[in-house]
Amino acid sequence: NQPRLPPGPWRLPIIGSLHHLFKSPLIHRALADLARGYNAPVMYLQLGELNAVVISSPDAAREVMKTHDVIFATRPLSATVRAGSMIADGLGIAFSPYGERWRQLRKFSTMELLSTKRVRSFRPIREDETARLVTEIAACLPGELVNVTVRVATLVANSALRAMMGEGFRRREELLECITQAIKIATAQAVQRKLFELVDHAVEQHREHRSGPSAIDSKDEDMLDVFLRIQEEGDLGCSLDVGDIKAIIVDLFVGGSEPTATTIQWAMAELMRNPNVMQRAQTELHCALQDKSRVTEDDLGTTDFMGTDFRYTPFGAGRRICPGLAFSLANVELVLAMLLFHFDWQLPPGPTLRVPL
Ligand code: HEM
Repeated sequence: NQPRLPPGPWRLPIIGSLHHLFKSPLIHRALADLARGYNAPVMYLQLGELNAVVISSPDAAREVMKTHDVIFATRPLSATVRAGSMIADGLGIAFSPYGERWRQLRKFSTMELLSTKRVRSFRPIREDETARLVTEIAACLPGELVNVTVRVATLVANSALRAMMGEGFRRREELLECITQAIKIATAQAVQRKLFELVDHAVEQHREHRSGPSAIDSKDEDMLDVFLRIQEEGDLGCSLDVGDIKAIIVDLFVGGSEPTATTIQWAMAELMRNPNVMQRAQTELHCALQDKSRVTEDDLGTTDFMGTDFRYTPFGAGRRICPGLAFSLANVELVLAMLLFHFDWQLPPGPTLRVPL
């Protein structure tokens, strides 16, 4: 009565296929090599006590993310996520099981927090943060080493923090440090507890501000303001307590900042490794901008990553497709365009490519 499993690499007792994943320092490359080697667009891996199936062809991806989307629409809950959700009293969006509650939270996030209109309202924040980055790099001496990884991660975290909590959050530095830790060591309960305590503090600070004399114009609202307004108005059609708010904010912060920063860092690393491609991109930018001295969002042409072309699904596809697509693209495109428009980049001499991206 053994289940018929898809093909996959040979397995050792207890660890199963885990040892195959260490053949490349980059896990996605190890997975791609294995799938190619076993000619397995649907491949079975045993990761310790977990069973995993890896999908590596556009047709198989369509089966999973479109045809049988509902079956795969609930993410498994690891012990780490379960521990975190106890601290937040809620599962947020990414880990809510597929069902009515997830649908409500998802609708709220796409219509209120991450809608095109809201993303547009954060434009001054993006342009301000990117201009600051350019000024800082311009102040470096010619030929001085610039740590793109760190600078980009800082810019993305600052932009996200300003969009979510506005300008006046008093424990800003503490929160940024805590998010960095949470991304690196998501398993540490103490870090998670601290993160949720800081978000709690931000909620309280926003509540105080909202009960003050000066009304907040809806176009100046940050995401926490939106949460609190909707909670007060009771318009969502479902309950939204502080636990939910904390879980969703942490979801958006931790789940949103890291992939956005990583995308920019990878793009810059690949461009520096391929100077001809970088030069072509720069020429395109200079032609498009001609007499302008700086890039604004109006100057960027858009690409559709909406999850309909299964050869390329950076944001996933189907019901669980990334709701932060517009929010992150706005950052990725502007930062890349500014970095390429204003500066020429090259890798420092010597072995450099083991950068912890
Ligand atoms: C370049 C940056 C980003 C990339 C590449 C990315 C990629 C993804 C992917 C692949 C998924 C899973 C989709 C699926 O299961 O089909 C996802 C889900 C998610 N992303 Fe993103 N993301 C990015 C930025 C963001 C940002 C900025 C936010 C929020 C501000 C965000 C919020 C979320 C959330 C909440 C989910 C879970 C959605 C659900 O389960 O319903 N992401 N993202």
